Amino acid sequence: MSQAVRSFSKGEVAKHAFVGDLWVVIDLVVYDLSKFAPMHPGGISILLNEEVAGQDATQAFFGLHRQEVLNKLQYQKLRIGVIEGAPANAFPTVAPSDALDKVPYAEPAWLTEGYHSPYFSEGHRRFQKVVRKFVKEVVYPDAQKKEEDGKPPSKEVLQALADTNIIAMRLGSGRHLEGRVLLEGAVRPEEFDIFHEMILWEEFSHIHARGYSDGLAAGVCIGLPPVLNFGNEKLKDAIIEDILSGKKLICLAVSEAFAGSDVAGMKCSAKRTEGGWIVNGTSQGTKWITNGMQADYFTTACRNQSNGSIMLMVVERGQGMSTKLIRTSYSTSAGTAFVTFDNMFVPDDFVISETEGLKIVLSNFNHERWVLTTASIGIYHRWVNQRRVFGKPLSSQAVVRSKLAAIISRVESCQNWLENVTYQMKNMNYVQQATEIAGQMALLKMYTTRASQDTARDAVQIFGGRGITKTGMGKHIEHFHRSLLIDAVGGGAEDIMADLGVRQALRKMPKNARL
Ligand code: HEM
Repeated sequence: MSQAVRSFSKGEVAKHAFVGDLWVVIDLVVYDLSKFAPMHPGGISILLNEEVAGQDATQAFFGLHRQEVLNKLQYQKLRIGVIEGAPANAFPTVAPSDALDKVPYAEPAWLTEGYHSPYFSEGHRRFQKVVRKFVKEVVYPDAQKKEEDGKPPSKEVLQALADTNIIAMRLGSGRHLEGRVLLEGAVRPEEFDIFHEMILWEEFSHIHARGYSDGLAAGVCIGLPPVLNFGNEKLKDAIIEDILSGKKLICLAVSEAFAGSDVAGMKCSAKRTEGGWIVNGTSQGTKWITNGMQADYFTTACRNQSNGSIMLMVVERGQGMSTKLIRTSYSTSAGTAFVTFDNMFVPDDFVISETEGLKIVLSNFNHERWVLTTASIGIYHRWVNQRRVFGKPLSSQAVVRSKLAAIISRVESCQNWLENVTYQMKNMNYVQQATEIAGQMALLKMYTTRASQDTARDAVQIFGGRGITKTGMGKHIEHFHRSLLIDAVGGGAEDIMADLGVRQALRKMPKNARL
C-alpha cells in the first residue's frame, strides 16, 4: 500500500454518517461526501440512508450511476483513502482514452483480443486508436452537453473536425484527400479506404448523442458528394475548400413536406432567367433538412418548370430563404429545419445538373445508407452484471441471459454483414455498386434498424425504470431507445428498404430458375 493513501477500518468509516460529516465506501475506496452531499444531484436524503451513510455503498452506487461518474476530476477529489486490507491499486484509475473495452462483445470482433479479420490491417488498428482518443477527449464532453441543451456543436469542435480533415475523410477516399494531413498523420491519403471511414463512423457513434452527431456537419456528408462527383469546376472552386476547412456548411435539401424522400414527386420548381434560375418552394418547402439551421449552402433538387426534368443545384443562403427549426425525437442540436425558397436566384455555375438530378440524388443514397447503418451498430451491455434484483445480479436469470443471447447475435450479425458489404464497396466501382450493392445495402439497413429496435426494447426491459431515465446508469439506453428511429427512417424507411432489396434481387433472377 502506497504511504500516501490512508486506510480506515469499517468501524472508523461508520462513525461518519451524518449531515456535514458523511463518508461512504465504493469499491473499497472511502469517499468524504460531507461537503458534496447537499449538492448531490440525487439529493442528500438518500446518502443519509442507514445502508449508505458510513457504509459500503458499492452495490447501491452502481445500481444508479455509471462508472464514468467516479472518473470525473471533481469527484476524484472526494477520495480520502481505502478500507483496511484493500490492495495497493484500489484507487480506480481512469483508462486511457484510446483503451479498448474488455467486456465481451462490447467491441467488434476485429478489435477483440485473439480475434482476426480479413478486412482490417495494422494500419486500421493504429487509425482506430487515434480516432477513439480524439472522440473521447475532444468530442464526447461537448456532445453530452449540447445534446442536452439542444444547441449546435461548439465551433471549436467543428473546427477541430475540419483541421484534422475528419470532415474530408467522412466523404470517403478520393482526390479531395490529396495533399491533406489526415488526423495528424494517422493515415496517409493514398492509404485511406472505406474501412478507415467505417472506423470513423463507428467510433463517433460512441458519443451517445444522436442529434449532436448529425449536428457535426452530417449534412456535408450527403450535401457535398453531388458537388464533388458531378459539379462543374467553377462550383467546386467556389465552395469545396471553404466547406472542408470548416468555414462554411452545406446540407442536402431534397425531402419535401408532401413528397417525403420521394424525390420524383417533388414540387420545388426552377424557372429560367438571365444568367441562372429562379427557385421557388414556398408552400411545399423542403422538410427534415439536417443541418438546415446552420448551413450556408443547400444542395437542392427541383423541377424545371418548362420541361419537367429534375434539376440539382446548390442554393446559397440569402434573401428569399427561410429556415425554421423542427423538433424531432432527438436533440435540436442537429439543426433539422423546414426550408422554404421564395424567388431565390441561383447562378448557372451553381447548377450541378439540369436533367440528371434524380439519378444523382439516388446514387447518393447508397453511401448515406451505409453511413447510417455503420453508425447504428454497436451496443454495450456490461451493466447486466451491475444491476441486481431480488439480491442477485440480473444476469443470474435465464430469461435475461436469453435476451442477451439475442442482443449479441443481432449485433454480431449486423457487424459481420456490414463488414462484408463494405468490402464489396471497396472493390466495386460506382456503377457496380449501384447495380450490385444497392439492394443488399437497403436490406442491411432495414435489418440493422429493426434489430436496433428489438435490442432497445430488450435493453429497456432488462434495465427497468433506469432504462427510461435521462440521467444516471441508463442514460445511454434511454437515448438509444428514443433516437434510433431517426436511422430507421432517414435515408429511406424500413418498408421501402425491404422492398428495394427484394425488387433488386428479383430483377436478377435467372429466367429459367425453377424449384
Ligand atoms: C462518490 C459518491 C457519489 C457521487 C460522486 C455521485 C454523483 C451523482 C451524480 C453526478 C448524479 C447525476 C446522475 C449521473 O450523472 O449519473 C447522481 C445521481 C444520483 N445518485 Fe449519486 N453520487 C454518489 C453517491 C451516491 C450514493 C452512495 C447513492 C445512494 C444510493 C446515490 C444515489 C443517487 C441517486 C438516487 C441519483 C439520481 C439517479 C438519476 O438521476 O438517475 N449516489 N449521483
